[in-house]
Amino acid sequence: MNLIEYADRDMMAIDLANRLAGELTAVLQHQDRATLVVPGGTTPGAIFDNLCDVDLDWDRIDVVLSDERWLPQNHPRSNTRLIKKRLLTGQAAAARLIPLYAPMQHPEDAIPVLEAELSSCLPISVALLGMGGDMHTASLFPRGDNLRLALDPHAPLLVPMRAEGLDEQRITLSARVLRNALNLHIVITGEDKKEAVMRAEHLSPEEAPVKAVLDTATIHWAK
Ligand SMILES: O=C1O[C@H](COP(=O)(O)O)[C@@H](O)[C@H](O)[C@H]1O
Repeated sequence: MNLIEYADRDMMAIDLANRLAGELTAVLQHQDRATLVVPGGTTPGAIFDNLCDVDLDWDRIDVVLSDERWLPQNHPRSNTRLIKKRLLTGQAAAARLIPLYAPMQHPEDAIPVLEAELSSCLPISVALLGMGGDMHTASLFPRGDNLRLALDPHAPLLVPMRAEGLDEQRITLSARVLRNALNLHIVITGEDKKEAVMRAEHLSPEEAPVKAVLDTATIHWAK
């Protein structure tokens, strides 16, 4: 496993933001546009705070969430709300947000429209993912109702997901789309998540969905 350990969370946020920016710059040297995938949740905020002020051609960058909670974009648990507040600000306000949410009752209702926009942004240039203590990444949850479809090598781009214990319906990029990223990173913090990612190496993607991307990803960890 390609695991990088940092002295502390602040150092990780600075180094990782610089690394993502460097990879985006390299892609923009030979492509008109680049696609940056980012996670929601509680871990990436400090990385976004550093990345949003990096000098980049942000107007040539499309930003996509790895997954979304099916909630209005101003809801406190919305991942879109998080990235609007912490990433798409400062210099990065010039980036284009590719939505993973539409105000419809179920993700299934919106998938054709959302996929139409997303498809023009693939393959992903740079993906940053998070991971939960249960070894989910994006919204690929163990025992998720559509996990098998989301892990399929011929999966659609987007998959709706529900799982016991989740507060809301989800939508997620499929493992196929994530695995095809030109640069793939996972950011985790705390001893429990380090143990979890080590455990995932010896489990199947059905048991530990993060396993579906572990062999192609660089893992970034700080206590
Ligand atoms: O629900 C989610 O969880 C994961 C991990 O979040 P964290 O709060 O443990 O950092 C996140 O990567 C994903 O995007 C989010 O929707």
